[in-house]
Amino acid sequence: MSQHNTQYTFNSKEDYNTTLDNMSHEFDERWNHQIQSPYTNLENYITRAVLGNGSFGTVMLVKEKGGKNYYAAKMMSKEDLVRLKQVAHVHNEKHVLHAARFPFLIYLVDSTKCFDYLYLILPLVNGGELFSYHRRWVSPILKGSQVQREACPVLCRPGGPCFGIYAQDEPNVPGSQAGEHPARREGLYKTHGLRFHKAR
Ligand SMILES: Nc1ncnc2c1ncn2[C@@H]1O[C@H](COP(=O)(O)OP(=O)(O)OP(=O)(O)O)[C@@H](O)[C@H]1O
Repeated sequence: MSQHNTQYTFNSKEDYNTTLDNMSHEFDERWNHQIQSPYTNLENYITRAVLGNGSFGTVMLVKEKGGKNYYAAKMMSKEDLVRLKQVAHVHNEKHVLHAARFPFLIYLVDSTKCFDYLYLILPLVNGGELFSYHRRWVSPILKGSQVQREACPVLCRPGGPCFGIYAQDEPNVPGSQAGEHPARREGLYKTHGLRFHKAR
């Protein structure tokens, strides 16, 4: 199991730059010391339920055998990854998750494999999906609101910061006649009914 008990906290008595420098240094160390996943399958865990399905496999709720902790085990079929040419993509995913440690960011707790599957063991996030939350609660509230009317032109201005800020739907974006709105000129993605400002 990888080292996963490092918990970072920001406290007002410490200089943030020092904290960030330490985090960056430790990130680099982990990045340069990748660990090969052992062929232990999920033998150290008890599978309890299915949490969801991703593009390459199932994510399961697992409990560690030697303790009381629950995790999400992302199981990916090696055959599918090769067939869909996603080997490098998953390698990068594992690489980044292994190196990352930051409040609110998930990281790699452990990784294992068997003949057919790769398993990434991740912290369990049981608050639901951000996308569903956004669609159900945030979008209807912001639709046509003052926040949207005023924030969109500012944040989506040409050459302005690209925060991946979304605009609800084009007719509700102020000044959105064809070709007029800066957000439109910079390119909007339509994803699942939402439009995302295209990051550059
Ligand atoms: N750490 C987690 N804690 C709780 N549930 C999770 C966790 N990770 C994934 N899930 C659940 O499993 C589902 C599939 O996740 P997964 O990351 O495989 O999907 P994905 O976004 O399609 O990614 P990929 O394209 O890499 O397969 C998610 O939609 C979510 O419901």
